[in-house]
Amino acid sequence: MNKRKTIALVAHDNRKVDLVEWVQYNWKKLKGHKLICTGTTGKLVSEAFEKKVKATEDIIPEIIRLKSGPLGGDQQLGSMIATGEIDIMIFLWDPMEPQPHDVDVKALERIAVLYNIPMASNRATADFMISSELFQADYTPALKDYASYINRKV
Ligand SMILES: O=C(CO)COP(=O)(O)O
Repeated sequence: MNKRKTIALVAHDNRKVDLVEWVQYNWKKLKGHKLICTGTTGKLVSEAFEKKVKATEDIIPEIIRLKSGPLGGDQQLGSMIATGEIDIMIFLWDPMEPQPHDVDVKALERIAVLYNIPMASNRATADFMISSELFQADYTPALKDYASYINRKV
């Protein structure tokens, strides 16, 4: 992944305030990257940037909004991870409430682990991640070799 990263930002409803606060706090570090969000999260992230940018006349970063999570947005993100289009994911999921699309949430987390995508599930990890020198550097995550699986006898 390059210095300019493609960063997925996603939050469940009970974690959206946390994510918006985090974006507002870190907007200067985020503004040079490309942001991909699930639908409702993306709306809030865009609004958070608009507020910050209005005060400084800075430019809003590229923010792409996918479908809302329960309507397929998590699956869209998982597909983008599988095709190498996402570098980092901040996914503040809710540990206290079951989601109608729990299977999609699990699938998204699984695919992020499979492709060795740096993934923060809570705000403290997101803080550590954005403070890492790797956040602004070129970095190639090591991928496991699945050749023996792909070429297995079936
Ligand atoms: O449900 C989500 C992640 O699983 C997030 O979706 P929204 O950003 O559309 O609320």
